[in-house]
Formats: sequence, C-alpha cells, structure tokens
Amino acid sequence: MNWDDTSETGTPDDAAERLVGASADGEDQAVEAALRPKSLGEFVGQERVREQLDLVLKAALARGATADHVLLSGAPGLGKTTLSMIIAAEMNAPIRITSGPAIQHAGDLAAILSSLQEGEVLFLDEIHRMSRPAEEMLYMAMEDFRVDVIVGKGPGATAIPLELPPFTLVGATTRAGLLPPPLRDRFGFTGHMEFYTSTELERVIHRSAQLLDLEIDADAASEIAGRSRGTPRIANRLLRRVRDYAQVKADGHITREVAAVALGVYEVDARGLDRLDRAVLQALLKLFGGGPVGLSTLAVAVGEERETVEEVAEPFLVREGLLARTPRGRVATPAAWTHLGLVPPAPAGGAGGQAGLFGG
Ligand SMILES: Nc1ncnc2c1ncn2[C@@H]1O[C@H](COP(=O)(O)OP(=O)(O)OP(=O)(O)O)[C@@H](O)[C@H]1O
Repeated sequence: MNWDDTSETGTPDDAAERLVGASADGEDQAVEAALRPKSLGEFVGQERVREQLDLVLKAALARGATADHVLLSGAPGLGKTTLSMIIAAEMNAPIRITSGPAIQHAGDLAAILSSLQEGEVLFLDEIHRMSRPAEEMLYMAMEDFRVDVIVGKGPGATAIPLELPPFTLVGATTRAGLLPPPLRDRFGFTGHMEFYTSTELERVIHRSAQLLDLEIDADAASEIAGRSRGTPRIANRLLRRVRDYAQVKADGHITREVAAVALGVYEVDARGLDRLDRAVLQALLKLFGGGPVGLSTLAVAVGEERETVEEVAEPFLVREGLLARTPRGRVATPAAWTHLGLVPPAPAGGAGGQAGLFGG
C-alpha cells in the first residue's frame, strides 16, 4: 500500500478536535488501521452498498477484469476508506491512496496514474476538492485508460498521449452533489453510505473491544453506541476513552455505569451532544425562548464564531431534530426542551403566538 496523502479534510470539525468530531485526528489514524474490517463479510452495516458491491466485485473477478470505478459518498467516518481497502483486498489488488486536495496540478495526477499497476485500486478521497485541470484529465483516464500529458506552454505546447493500465478508481466524497455530472457519470457504481443504527454501532464496538482485548458488557456497548452520532469512527474513539477511564478508575471491565460516567467526564451526553452542542441549545432555549433567533446573535451568545456554530454544532442538532433552520432564524424543537430537561413556554394566544421569555 502506498500513502500519498492522508491528511486534510478541511472541516471545522478537524480544527476543533472534538471527541465527537467525525474527522480523524492523529490518534485515530494510528489506531484505525488495527480496527479496520478487512473483508466485506466483516464490514458492519451498509447492507445495500455491501450487497451491490459484492456483486460488482464478484462479477469482475469472474470475468477476470478490473472492477468498474466506484464512487462512495457519505459523511466523514462512515467507512469510505475502509471500504476502498476492502475493494482492493477482495480483488487481490494493491491500493494507492491519495486525496483531491493533494492533487493541485494535472501533472500530479499524471504522475500517480502513470505509476499504477494493472488492476490497482486508486482511492481518491475528497474527490470534489480536486483542481479543474486534474479533474478533466481524470475523465479521459477513467474512460479510455489514457491521458494526454501536455509538454511545454503556449503555441509550442504538445500533447503526448500516454496509455495507462486498467485500474479501478474509488472516489470518496462527503458531497456527491458537488461533483460535476461528467465525473459522476463515469463511475460504474455509486454507493451512498448512511449513518449507522445503534445496533450496528454496538456490533462495531464489540468487534473493536475484542481486537483491543477489552471486556465490555452488552449494555455498556449500547450506552456508547447511543452517544456515537451514527458514526463508527466516533464509536471507536469513545470506546478508547471509556477504556482509559475503566483502567484508571475501575478494574478495567467496562460496565454500563462505567461507560456512562466516563462519557459524562468527557462531556458527551446520552444523545451524543458535547459541550458546544449543548451551549448552543441552552442559549437558544434560555436566552431566546427557543427562537427564532439569527445565527450571528446565537454565535455571540455562546462566544463562538458564526461558522463554528453553523458548521460544527448545527448539522448534528438539525439531524437529531433538536434545532430547525428557518427563514426567520434558528428555532428549537420540542425535543430540544425535553433533552435539556426544560419546559417549553406556553404559546401566548394560540398557534403562531409570541414565545414566552422564560423556558423553565
Ligand atoms: N462498517 C464498519 N464496520 C466496522 N468498523 C468500521 C466500519 N466503518 C468504519 N469503521 C471504522 O471507523 C473508522 C473510520 O473509518 P474510515 O476511515 O473508513 O471512514 P471514512 O468514511 O473514510 O472517513 P473520512 O471520510 O474521514 O476519511 C475506522 O477505524 C474503521 O475501522
């Protein structure tokens, strides 16, 4: 395996290095290699993608051909890199890993493509962040296994055609909608990765616990799963923090109570909200009666940048149905009041009435 670049995901999640951030930090990268499932059979969840991919790969193997190009879309930490490695393993092929931001010039891509072996899997993470000229070179490479390398500049520039061995491109993106249609259309198979259910995350946690040689009760795994925001990377990270607590404060055995207390220490609540998420909700409920309130005002109230509130805290709060973004501003849902143990103000004068000042 050859790692050209593994860094860079560029979301505010990374900057904040939160325990519940979905992007990989340094420690994650070190441990993840040991926890990654190695075959489709070991890969938990994502039934539909797994089943479809299984057919694509088996058919290619039976034909003795290179598998079609695969596009994987979905949020960070859901297993796109893992799946690309599995694709290579199932095809008995080597894998090369790089990312869109690492390919700024068409020449960077030409260098990678021209050094691929026949049948090799090229994993291109964050494919939507590749430069335009590189993207155009990729079109031809994907379709005809050929690139034109431009030598020289201006009127004297010449295109030297370069034949490539057949390869499988596995592109990953958090935003399939940002991909230009000509690029999207060149993938033979597109798999959309969903957030994991609690039951699936419990299986991920039990599997990781076994690999890390940890003793964990079933209800402890379910406690951690419930706080993992539908994301295996977060589940594995929370498991490691709970393990630390169990080693220092208990006898190493992870019970439900140990898990709950440990995650309380790290300020990850029963629903997976962290300190920032709760600060945003609390300000919305206690200072603004549940809204509507403008994003800038809300950000000032919690002492954070607008972007941090909008891109780090809000997506999960919206996904959880705790906060709604409306044209008039941010509004808390009844579930937000319940989650923070507060009582919503009685509507003054029926539906659409002014929200009360005090939320309980
Ligand atoms: N289906 C799964 N079953 C078991 N473990 C999983 C699964 N999916 C992901 N993981 C674990 O979660 C971690 C993160 O997975 P991975 O790096 O593949 O995510 P990703 O989608 O590529 O993230 P990013 O977009 O940030 O690169 C890995 O340690 C992997 O072991």
